[in-house]
Amino acid sequence: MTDLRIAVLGVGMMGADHVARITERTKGASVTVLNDYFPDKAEELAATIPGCRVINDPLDAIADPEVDAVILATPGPTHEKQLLACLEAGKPVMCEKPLTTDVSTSLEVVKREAELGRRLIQVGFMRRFDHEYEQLKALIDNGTFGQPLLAHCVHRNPAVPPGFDSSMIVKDSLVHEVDVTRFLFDEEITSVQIIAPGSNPNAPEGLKDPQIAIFTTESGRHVDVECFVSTGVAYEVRTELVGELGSAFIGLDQGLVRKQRNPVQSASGDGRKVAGIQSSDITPSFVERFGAAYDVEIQRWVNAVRRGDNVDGPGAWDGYAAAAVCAAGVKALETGEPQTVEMVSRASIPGA
Ligand SMILES: NC(=O)C1=CN([C@@H]2O[C@H](COP(=O)(O)OP(=O)(O)OC[C@H]3O[C@@H](n4cnc5c(N)ncnc54)[C@H](O)[C@@H]3O)[C@@H](O)[C@H]2O)C=CC1
Ligand SMILES: O=C1[C@@H](O)[C@H](O)[C@@H](O)[C@H](O)[C@H]1O
Repeated sequence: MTDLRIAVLGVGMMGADHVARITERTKGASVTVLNDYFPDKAEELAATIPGCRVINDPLDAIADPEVDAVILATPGPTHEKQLLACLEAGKPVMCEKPLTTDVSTSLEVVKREAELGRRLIQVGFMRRFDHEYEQLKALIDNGTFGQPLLAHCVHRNPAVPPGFDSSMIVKDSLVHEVDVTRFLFDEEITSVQIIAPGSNPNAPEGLKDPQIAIFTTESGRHVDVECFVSTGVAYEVRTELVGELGSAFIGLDQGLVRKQRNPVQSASGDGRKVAGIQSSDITPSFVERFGAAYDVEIQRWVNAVRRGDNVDGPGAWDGYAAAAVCAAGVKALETGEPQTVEMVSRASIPGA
């Protein structure tokens, strides 16, 4: 069987990472077309990949007859138009989160896919492919903890790009815990509250950071998340699940691990670490922390497309549900009050 011919749109941080993954590690797929808003960027990368060419218009890249499937690693606001073009062309697409940046356009995408009667859209919620999250999910599903009751999450970034505003903490970062909650508990989130304590003095001007989010699910489960994106320290993602029969923690190696710029020195200054505290290496970003998860995500997506299933993971509905929770989250951030998540029922869209 010949390789799946993939067009990657957007060759910034995530796009370039996916291109490297496909060319170096993914079986059964090749990157044959690149596109970026800055054509020189795409040309430079394409020159390093045998058989790869650049198409300057993203919609032409999607429609190209020699492209079998598409990866969207463009900024969120461009996703709607590019996703609709993929549906129009009947091309499977792996869309980096978010599906789109607002609820109405996400719903429109869900409806258009449902009308086609074929699932073509997968959304890049990569934590579902992370080994530790998979283990946590298995512990819930096999009843190890009895009833899962609640989860505590931490999501810290050392820094964010310029222009990252307070609502993006919700829509770009917290959105992963929204998906993790839906994935682990297998139910929708019905209300969101966000508290913004005093901001980090080192946060970019005007950024409400950190934020504490509280989700309530359909069955009344509770999830809280500390989302803090200007720590200056490390990329840290942790989840503790508490059930009626016990609890489990992921995202730490073992024991008490303190993340900081330099190892803690002993009082004697002899370079030994303080007893009881391990200093771990800084994980600079999601690329290192979730590298293996992205590999699994893309390989399974490629396999699914080659089999004709097109999707093996979160789909358009999951993207829409996340957008609905994030919209309530942004409102909650503005008002300080809990907000009900407004969503249509899945059953109201046959095929969704
Ligand atoms: N799953 C995950 O953990 C992560 C997902 N993301 C998502 O990946 C997407 C890309 O994010 P980054 O790579 O961090 O951004 P980036 O800014 O590094 O790269 C985006 C690229 O898209 C190009 N671009 C902009 N508009 C375009 C258009 N209309 N058509 C084609 N190319 C266009 C830009 O020139 C740039 O090269 C976003 O949706 C983001 O939310 C980002 C980081 C991690
Ligand atoms: O998706 C991602 C980024 O866009 C976002 O800015 C980070 O906070 C997340 O951890 C990362 O996974």
